[in-house]
Amino acid sequence: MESIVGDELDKMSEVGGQDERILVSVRLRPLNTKEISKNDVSDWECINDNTLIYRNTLSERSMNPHGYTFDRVFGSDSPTKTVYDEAAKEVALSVVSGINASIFAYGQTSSGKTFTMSGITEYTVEDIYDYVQRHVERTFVLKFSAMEIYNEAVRDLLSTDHTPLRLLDDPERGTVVDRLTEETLTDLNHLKELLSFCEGNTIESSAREFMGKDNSSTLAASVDFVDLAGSERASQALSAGTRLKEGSHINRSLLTLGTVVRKLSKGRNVHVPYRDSKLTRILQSSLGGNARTAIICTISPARSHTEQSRNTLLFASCAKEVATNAHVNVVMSDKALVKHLQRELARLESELKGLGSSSPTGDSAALLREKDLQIEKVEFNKHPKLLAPIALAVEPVSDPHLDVGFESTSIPHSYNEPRTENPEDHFLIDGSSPRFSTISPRFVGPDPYKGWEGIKQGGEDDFEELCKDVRCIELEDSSTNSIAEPDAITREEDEGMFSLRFIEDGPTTDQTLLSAPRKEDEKLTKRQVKFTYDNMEQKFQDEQKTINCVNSPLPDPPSRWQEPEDLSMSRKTMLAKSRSCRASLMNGSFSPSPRKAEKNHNTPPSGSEKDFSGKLRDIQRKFATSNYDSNTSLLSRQSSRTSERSDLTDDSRTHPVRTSSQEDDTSIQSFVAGLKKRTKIQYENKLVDNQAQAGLKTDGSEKTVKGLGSDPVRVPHEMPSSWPLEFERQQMELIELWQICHVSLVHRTYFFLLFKGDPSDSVYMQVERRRLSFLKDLYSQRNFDKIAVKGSRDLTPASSMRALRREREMLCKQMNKKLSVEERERIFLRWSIGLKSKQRRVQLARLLWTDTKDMDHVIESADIVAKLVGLPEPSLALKEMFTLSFTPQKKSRRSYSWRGSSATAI
Ligand SMILES: Nc1ncnc2c1ncn2[C@@H]1O[C@H](COP(=O)(O)OP(=O)(O)OP(=O)(O)O)[C@@H](O)[C@H]1O
Repeated sequence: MESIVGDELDKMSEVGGQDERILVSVRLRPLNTKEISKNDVSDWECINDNTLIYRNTLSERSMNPHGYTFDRVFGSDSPTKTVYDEAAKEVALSVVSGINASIFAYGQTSSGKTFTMSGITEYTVEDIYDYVQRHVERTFVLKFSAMEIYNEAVRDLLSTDHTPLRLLDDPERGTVVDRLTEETLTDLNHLKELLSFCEGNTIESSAREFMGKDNSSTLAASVDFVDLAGSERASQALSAGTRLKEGSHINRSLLTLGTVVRKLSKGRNVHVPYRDSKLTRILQSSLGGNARTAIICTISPARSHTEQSRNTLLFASCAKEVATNAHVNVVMSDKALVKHLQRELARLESELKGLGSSSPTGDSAALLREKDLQIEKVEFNKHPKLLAPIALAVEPVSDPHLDVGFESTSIPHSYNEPRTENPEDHFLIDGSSPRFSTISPRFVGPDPYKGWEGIKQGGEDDFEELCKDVRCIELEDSSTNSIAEPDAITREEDEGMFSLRFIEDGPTTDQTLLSAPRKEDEKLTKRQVKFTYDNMEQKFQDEQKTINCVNSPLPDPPSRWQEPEDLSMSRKTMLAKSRSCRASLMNGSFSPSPRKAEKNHNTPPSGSEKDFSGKLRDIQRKFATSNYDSNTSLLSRQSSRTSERSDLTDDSRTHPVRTSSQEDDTSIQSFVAGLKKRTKIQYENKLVDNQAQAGLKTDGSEKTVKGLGSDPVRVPHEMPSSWPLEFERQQMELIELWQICHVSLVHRTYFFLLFKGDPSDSVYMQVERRRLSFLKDLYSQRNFDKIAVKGSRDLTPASSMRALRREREMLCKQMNKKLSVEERERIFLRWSIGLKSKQRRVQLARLLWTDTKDMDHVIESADIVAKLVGLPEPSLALKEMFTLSFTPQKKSRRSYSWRGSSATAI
């Protein structure tokens, strides 16, 4: 196969950061034997490279168009290579420059989607392979996956327990999905062969990432190949029972796909119901998000398929109008920062644990003093790692084309809105099915992330890794002056996005962090503890300052059609930071209208956050054994893009860089603030605990203390293979804990709406779970009130319940203000509150968030609470949500937020 030549790819890398349309092509296949045997005739003809006409106009009395123009049309004699070269290559290979790419085929059954996509996938990988070979100084690790969506369930086609679905028993062609699986496997095996240079390459389920690394920067992007399948056979075959259900799912997915494309084609200021089907959730980024997208619509030329073909062409016409906003993913160290903070939290908690398990005198004092010294030595504010984003934001890079990175993502919150029937929706009714497969290469590698406990237990290794990261940042920081030759590589996966990072080898310098505690026997005094805490606080403040620095020096966003020469600058400023669900929650896409929406288990699976570091040889050695959590990463980039997309629907689109950055920084700030708050409170609690309980330790209290340490935040590395399921489980656990701990409804609502299944959510969720578990244990202590009184803290089960009651009263009052009479009545009816019954609002307020087992109830509760309290301006909301900001808070400002919850929950 002919490979891409010379610097063609390099040229291609000079794209991105632009607003562009989906590249839409149409491919006509030849009449097949069946059609010929039935004397079917070909009615479609490509009259030039862009126009397809329907020749048999006489037979149609309708107003159907005679000709269709697309970016490219291919006649039945066009080989797949030509289709690839002219309709997919440029988009697909954007990935080498860190731009996400999606290629997907759309068309009726047997129109040639798989035929086309197989070839395109192969050509793409060959070209990438060629590129990799020409850049031997870089390291690439790729992975493949194949999946399908059927009946709104995402299935890993390659998992060992995969049982091929018997979907469409077709005597002529066999079972469609079986055939697909077989073909997909063949493709994957071939691709794997092509990529055998990559030691340890394994086929893993659900991986969709491709990434690479060059000397000066980190590249992270993915390319997706999506093979949708036609569904008209399904709709014919499925008529009753299970089959009918399958049919309705199919229709739902394809109808939603049609609706999404139609709405996107009409502009960005409309609600796009991505969440109405898994298919559209998964394709969300491909349809108008942070990806360059090419759609190849395949049609049969046969007269007997005219209607299907027209449906396909109508879809293609709409898709043509859809704009995407792919951009180079600039290296972001936010995730590293979060990771670091996470570790820091672990360390602090570990200290707390130490405090809790030791007597309040002697050892504790020594430990505290020792920790103080450690903190002083670490000088957090000068931690070079934390400066990384700044360096990347302001320093030119040696190779702008490869100055790319990953994004922090979240699945956006988006409410389903009742779909209004639109005739145009029906153009998809027989066009495609939700069956869906992807074949995507991505990078794999070992995951040395030690996990929460690992931080404590495997301190040396972990610390070495931290130091490597630090040196790595230093290297990046100094990249403009000299390009150090890396000899090791570290890798991070950010919610399914990966980055490779070269790091220097060498001795660590911050060994003081792990130096043995100095043993001193002093009495623990409040002053000492305060001193210790103040140090910690200072440390957090320093972190906050660093983050603020990241915020500040952003130049104006680049123009959409920036010249390649300017891209280095644009990339520097294109901080493709987290456009999380927070954004969509806080911006216009949030609509707290009641919904009986898809439950959260429909949240697409997302990648897990991983951290990879170590030398290349180590990585390679580990490949064979690395048990990578692939399911979790499948949709991560999709969710990433989902977030991107949601942002694009608001005004931020005109200033995407700045807004994105700000949002992410806000989230990081919030996270830092949250950590600070939690740490402080836990620290204080422990102090109180220690002082009040000296001599009162019971089994229960010991258990509480132990629980802190033995219930570690589960790092993504340890996430189960199916993150969506795990997310759902954790979510239910949190909901339960909220109820047990009498947590503020507003807090529950915010949390519930903000964290929708993105891999990065796991961090927050785990912290939340720990917090609540701690609280639950605390509450369950028999002598709790005594302790609380001694500690002068307004934190008892009773006080939490009181606060919750007050909050319900507040919500009750809000109902008249925030809900119209009609809305109220509608809600009352839905909540089985008689319209003639007394104290309807009180009844409703009392019911909110009470049924922790019923997700519909939870969703509606969240909707109602969100509507009742209104949503403050995003940054404020977030800061308040996590209570702390280092900037003074306006006392006068009324807030129904975390602050309320902190009074009740911690
Ligand atoms: N452009 C083409 N030239 C020659 N043969 C083709 C072409 N396109 C498709 N075919 C043949 O048509 C048949 C159906 O193609 P294919 O399986 O790719 O369709 P499909 O759209 O993927 O169908 P399904 O939706 O059922 O998966 C295959 O035998 C394939 O080899």
